[in-house]
Amino acid sequence: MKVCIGTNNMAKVNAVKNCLGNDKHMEYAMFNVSSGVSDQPFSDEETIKGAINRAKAALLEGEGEIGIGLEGGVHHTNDILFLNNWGALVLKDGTTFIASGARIPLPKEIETELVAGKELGPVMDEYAQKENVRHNEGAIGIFTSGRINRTSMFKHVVELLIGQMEFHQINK
Ligand SMILES: O=P(O)(O)OP(=O)(O)OP(=O)(O)OC[C@H]1O[C@@H](n2cnc3c(O)ncnc32)[C@H](O)[C@@H]1O
Ligand SMILES: [Mg+2]
Repeated sequence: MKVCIGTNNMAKVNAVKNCLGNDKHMEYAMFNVSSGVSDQPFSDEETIKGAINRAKAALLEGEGEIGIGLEGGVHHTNDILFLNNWGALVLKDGTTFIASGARIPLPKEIETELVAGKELGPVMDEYAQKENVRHNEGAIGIFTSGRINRTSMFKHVVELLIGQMEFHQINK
């Protein structure tokens, strides 16, 4: 089965591979496709759209059986800025599944930077005094002391996507 992934971000790619495994029937192809939304999505709606756009574009480019898009964003609820993450899985016939990841509040100092127009990736590097947080543990890893990292969080999202696809295939 050829799985087309709409990113080269290793935290995301590893999440897909950790979920689906590496046996000889699995083939992965990565495509640096556009999300079609802003670099820093600021709502669930925009983040979902980014995930779906990535999945569709990757499937189109890779001509596989499954397209997967994973997108990170933030949104305000109850005056708190939450980290949100969404995934989309698209089949060749256009059937689309979506699922979200765990969400946690971001500190006010991070919120201030994002509201001023900065992207979370560089803001997290500055905050943690590290390089490439977004390709590694992610903001969720930093703010949960490493208990959940960006890969394990997105792996859960991919499990939710694959599980919905399996349910659909069994019940259609
Ligand atoms: O190469 P792509 O797939 O685009 O990966 P990305 O790290 O840019 O991830 P997204 O576009 O999905 O995320 C949107 C923005 O939020 C940042 N971001 C999202 N989640 C993050 C996290 O857990 N840690 C650090 N930055 C994060 C990211 O760097 C972008 O600036
Ligand atoms: Mg990005």
